[in-house]
Amino acid sequence: MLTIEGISKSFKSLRVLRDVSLEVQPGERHVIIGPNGAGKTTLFNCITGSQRIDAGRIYLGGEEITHFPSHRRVHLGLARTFQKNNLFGTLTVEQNIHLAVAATKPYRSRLFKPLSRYRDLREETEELLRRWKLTDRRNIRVNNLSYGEQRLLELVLALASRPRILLLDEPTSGMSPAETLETVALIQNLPGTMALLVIEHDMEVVFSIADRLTVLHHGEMIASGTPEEIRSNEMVKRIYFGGGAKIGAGA
Ligand SMILES: Nc1ncnc2c1ncn2[C@@H]1O[C@H](COP(=O)(O)OP(=O)(O)OP(=O)(O)O)[C@@H](O)[C@H]1O
Repeated sequence: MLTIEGISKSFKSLRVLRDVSLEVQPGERHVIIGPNGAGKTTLFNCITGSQRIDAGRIYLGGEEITHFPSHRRVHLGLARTFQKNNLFGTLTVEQNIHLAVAATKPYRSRLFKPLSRYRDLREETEELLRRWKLTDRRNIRVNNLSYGEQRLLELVLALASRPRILLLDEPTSGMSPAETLETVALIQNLPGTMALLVIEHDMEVVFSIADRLTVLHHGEMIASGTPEEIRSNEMVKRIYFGGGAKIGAGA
């Protein structure tokens, strides 16, 4: 679904990514872990096209997208969420979803016709509201939602484009334990055909969702494998978890 071959990225003299390669299979749940500043968000920015890479190649579903602008990558099935919310706070839940659905349609630029007049937009908005149990929250202004609800809504908006691969940047950061559980359940309930690439710090969450893990350290990929392989990887334990640390729930 996604192949990254030897990508590097620097900000002036600061080398943030060095020769990073990874593959995400269709439907795979792939989690990236690594200390603060390891380059995880920069890697996401390079994959989505919001930052240019200095070297390497990126393929989406077998097609090379290295130099594609972000919107072309979205149309090929790539979607993402951010560490910080990207919502319209003064609009309602329903209006935010409506706009996200409209953004995926070719007729979105015909501004003289109200969006509410497009039946397919209304139906897809209803489906998302129903599917993600937001029907009774539809008329609430986003600014009045709790932080956790806002983050969940952002995840729902990312689903509006029906992505084949979804990138989630720290989906549970700042959430209460209950909101974290809800988010993990939502992630686990995403369609099995949708691949996920997730940046996450909470090890309970990591090991609840990951089929595969990649560890970044100072911009380099130091390990990639199944959760079991990463748990028992001596270099990961030494570099990332500080020696004899146990990795993840039940390790
Ligand atoms: N636009 C930028 N200009 C200059 N330096 C940047 C820029 N974006 C990121 N960096 C630097 O690149 C390094 C990696 O940052 P990045 O946000 O990718 O790390 P991260 O692994 O996502 O960290 P965290 O877990 O704290 O979110 C950091 O040293 C950061 O300060």
